[in-house]
Amino acid sequence: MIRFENVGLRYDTGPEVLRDLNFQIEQQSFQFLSGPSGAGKTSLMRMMFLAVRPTRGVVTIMDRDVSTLSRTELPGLRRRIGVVFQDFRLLDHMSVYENVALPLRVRGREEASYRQDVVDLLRWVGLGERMQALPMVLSGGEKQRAAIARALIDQPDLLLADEPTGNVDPPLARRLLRLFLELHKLGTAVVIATHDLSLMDQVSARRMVLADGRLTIHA
Ligand SMILES: Nc1ncnc2c1ncn2[C@@H]1O[C@H](COP(=O)(O)OP(=O)(O)OP(=O)(O)O)[C@@H](O)[C@H]1O
Repeated sequence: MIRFENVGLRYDTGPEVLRDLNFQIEQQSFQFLSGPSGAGKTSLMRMMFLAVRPTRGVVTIMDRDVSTLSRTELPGLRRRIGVVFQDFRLLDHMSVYENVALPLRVRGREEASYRQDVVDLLRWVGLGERMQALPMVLSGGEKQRAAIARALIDQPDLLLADEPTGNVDPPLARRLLRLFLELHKLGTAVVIATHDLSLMDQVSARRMVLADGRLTIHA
């Protein structure tokens, strides 16, 4: 699904923030990505989402070498990837329901065919009462759950979640972890970047650990 070969990344003329990355993310796999603040987790997630390109090495995503992708091919590939960003990126002028339904609407689906799915997912993440709210009136944890629901609604082939439980209490974090595991069982490859050791301890999953720009993998 994803392959990194001798990948390095630097921003502008700065030092390499990621070095010599060699790993694969298999289809239908589940893994955590951890490491101290500033180690490069977000940068690595952004490379996997094709938001930044490597400055050296080869990144292959869904059998495509990203250096050969054209601008027109990018949206199609990205549509297969669900992303939860640290800053949520909800659209301010749309309700929670509309934000979550957006990936389906963009694909041209009729609302009648997905309305109940969106409502069910929002209830599952505890936003059943907040469906018509605009993002600006939501708490940080509510925004985070809305962003997670939006990333999950279209059952992506790959889910990339950056600190998805950073703004919620431990019981809700466990519930969200269960949701990621359910998605994984349905066939999605899941990568969760987190600092949260107690979250990682709940699942015996592969751990990718970044330190000083280098990656170590614990299977
Ligand atoms: N757009 C950018 N331009 C220049 N440097 C950047 C940029 N984004 C990140 N960096 C640098 O790259 C390094 C890794 O940052 P990154 O945000 O990937 O780390 P992180 O592990 O996700 O940190 P945190 O856990 O605090 O979110 C840091 O030294 C950071 O200053």
